Amino acid sequence: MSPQGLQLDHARALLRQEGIALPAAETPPSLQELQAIIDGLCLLSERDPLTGLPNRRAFEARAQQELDRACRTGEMALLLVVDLDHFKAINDQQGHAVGDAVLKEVARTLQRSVRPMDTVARLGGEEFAVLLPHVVPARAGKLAERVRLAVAEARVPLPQGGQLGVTASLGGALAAPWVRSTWQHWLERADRQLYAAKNAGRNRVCLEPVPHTEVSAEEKRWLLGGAELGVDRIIAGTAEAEPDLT
Ligand SMILES: Nc1nc2c(ncn2[C@@H]2O[C@H](COP(=O)(O)OP(=O)(O)OP(=O)(O)O)[C@@H](O)[C@H]2O)c(=O)[nH]1
Repeated sequence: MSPQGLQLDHARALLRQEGIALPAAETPPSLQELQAIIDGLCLLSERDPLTGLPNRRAFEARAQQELDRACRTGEMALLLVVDLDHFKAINDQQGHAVGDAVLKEVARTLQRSVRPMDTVARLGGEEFAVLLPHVVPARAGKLAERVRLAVAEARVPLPQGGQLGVTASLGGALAAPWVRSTWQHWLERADRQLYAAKNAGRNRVCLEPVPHTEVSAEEKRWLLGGAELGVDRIIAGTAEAEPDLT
């Protein structure tokens, strides 16, 4: 069999193992099957294998989208970085399998504690990110606190009986409206708050103060790329009270 044929078999086996359905294999492969294999591999490249959450690569793309939206629409978005406390001790005392079970339970808990429109991702190790679009700044603290509490209340059954709990420290930063920025900078800002939360004793939330942005109507038009249809409506809309989606 050619090297390409071997690669194809490898891809088929990998996707089946991950529960991704494929059309029947044919020789040579049909276009439909090749498309399904490409789609499946793209999906896997953005997924964390342990928790099933979007991985860091997927997070980076989502975070940049949210930043661009905040810049274009003036709508704020919140980024929370969630890092488990003393996770090494769980691995050391309970074993790696229990550590993995904790990571899976935290992933489920984070997803349950936010809205369906929000994105929960695993950045790596025991660090997660939560991206919350359309957040009213006054509510950011309450939202982050809800996430922290949900993690602190989660329990993982132990093989020898009993249950294990875990806490997390959270750092957060809002995407400033009408400001062009990068996901790297946003993550750095949230990370700085995470370190502050760790240094302050863990199991707590630290949020960056709300960015204050003065942008003239002319600058907003420029950011929106000129006199687009509906620009005045969008700008006028931001002056009104935002709906409570939390
Ligand atoms: N079980 C398991 N452990 C992991 C995984 N990825 C990373 N780890 C472990 O996570 C631990 C992280 O340890 P540290 O970076 O010292 O962080 P910590 O113990 O949580 O300490 P603080 O963050 O300072 O509270 C290390 O022991 C890693 O081996 C994983 O996928 N599964």
